[in-house]
Amino acid sequence: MRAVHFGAGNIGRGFIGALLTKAGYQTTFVDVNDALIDEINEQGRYQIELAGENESIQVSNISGLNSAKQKEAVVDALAQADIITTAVGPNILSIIAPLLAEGLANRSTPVNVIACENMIGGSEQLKNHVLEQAKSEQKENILALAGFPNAAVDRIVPDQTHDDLLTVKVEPYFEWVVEKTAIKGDQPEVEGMTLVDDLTPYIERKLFTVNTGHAAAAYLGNYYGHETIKEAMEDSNVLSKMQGALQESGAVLIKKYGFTEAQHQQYIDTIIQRFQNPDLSDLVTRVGRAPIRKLGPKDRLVRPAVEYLEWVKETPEHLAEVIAAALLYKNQDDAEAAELQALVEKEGALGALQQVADLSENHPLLTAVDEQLKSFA
Ligand SMILES: NC(=O)c1ccc[n+]([C@@H]2O[C@H](COP(=O)([O-])OP(=O)(O)OC[C@H]3O[C@@H](n4cnc5c(N)ncnc54)[C@H](O)[C@@H]3O)[C@@H](O)[C@H]2O)c1
Ligand SMILES: O=P(O)(O)OC[C@@H](O)[C@@H](O)[C@H](O)[C@H](O)CO
Repeated sequence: MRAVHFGAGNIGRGFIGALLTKAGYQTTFVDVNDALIDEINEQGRYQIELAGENESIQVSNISGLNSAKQKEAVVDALAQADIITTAVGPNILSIIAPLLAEGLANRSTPVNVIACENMIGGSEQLKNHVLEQAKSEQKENILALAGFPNAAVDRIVPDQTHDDLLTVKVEPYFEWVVEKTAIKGDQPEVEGMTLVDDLTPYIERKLFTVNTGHAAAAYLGNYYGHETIKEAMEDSNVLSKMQGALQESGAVLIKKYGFTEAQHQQYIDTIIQRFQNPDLSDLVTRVGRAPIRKLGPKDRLVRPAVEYLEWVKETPEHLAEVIAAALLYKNQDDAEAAELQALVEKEGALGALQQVADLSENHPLLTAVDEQLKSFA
């Protein structure tokens, strides 16, 4: 069995690649990072360390291709793959789409393409990019043979600091949930992948709890001078503000999906313990990366805040505070953070938020964020 996985980065090596290999796939990593691809081909294996546990996992049966330099080989690999996965970041999906279109157009058997990105409807969005960029004669085959099941992916994999390029340290916890109804052909059998009929409660619970909490820890942590998520969690002020944001996003999730309060609180408590893992050093700059994406209308801050106004009919003060902290986030090494600050300079913080979050001019969330911005001043 063959797998093609786009993105040999943290989650690609630290999670998806490992599960695919364990399930018996020969995994081809596709990336644009030459050094990573060369090392994968040279070593043919790598090691995963489990944070806080004296255990490591060997991943072998792997190879690598550079998608910028070995397009034909990537297209061939896609045409022959039994499963295709991605973990490249939401903004890269449109970039890998033409290669996918070509590879999928050359197939004669069904295959599933699973985008393992932190976003709602990631595989569906990838499918749209593929169809938009496919030649007209390619579309029929793609539509007939390629399934694009959406997925929720959860495992904290920080940026790596080992001497060798491939070793990756991850938290022991993981969850990979995939939408069963969108699968074409045989269901993939991957231990650790859970197939469900309706992905929505899973992806919303994950994105609006794990990632909402993480973003709160990153932006508030950064504002109060912390470098890592663990440090931010040791600051009782940041911790209690984050808990407030999670109570707000949780109130919406409970109303929408019928989780009990006790169940949801247990989910939140587990996540906070994961953030506090003493053996995991995760920088606020990684977790806060790409703040324009994170302030998007369907993402982890604005969507639960807007839904709190709609479902609970109260002001989401804590989520608004995190949004305000995100608007104040400065990091010249992060292209989106620099772009956001340039927009804030030009339009003001609320004007910038209105644009990136696609809010109407008089949206009550703008007033709530304005109040919080004043408290930061
Ligand atoms: N790290 C985590 O804790 C975590 C957990 C769950 C989900 N995710 C999601 O996984 C995705 C990847 O995150 P990450 O943390 O692994 O990031 P990362 O930066 O470590 O990895 C991304 C990889 O994609 C590669 N890439 C960039 N452009 C490419 C292209 N055109 N073709 C092929 N490869 C390309 C990069 O070179 C890099 O190796 C994101 O959507 C993220 O939200 C991350
Ligand atoms: O990957 P992002 O930029 O969407 O979000 C940063 C982190 O919150 C994220 O990578 C988490 O570590 C991950 O989602 C945990 O499952």
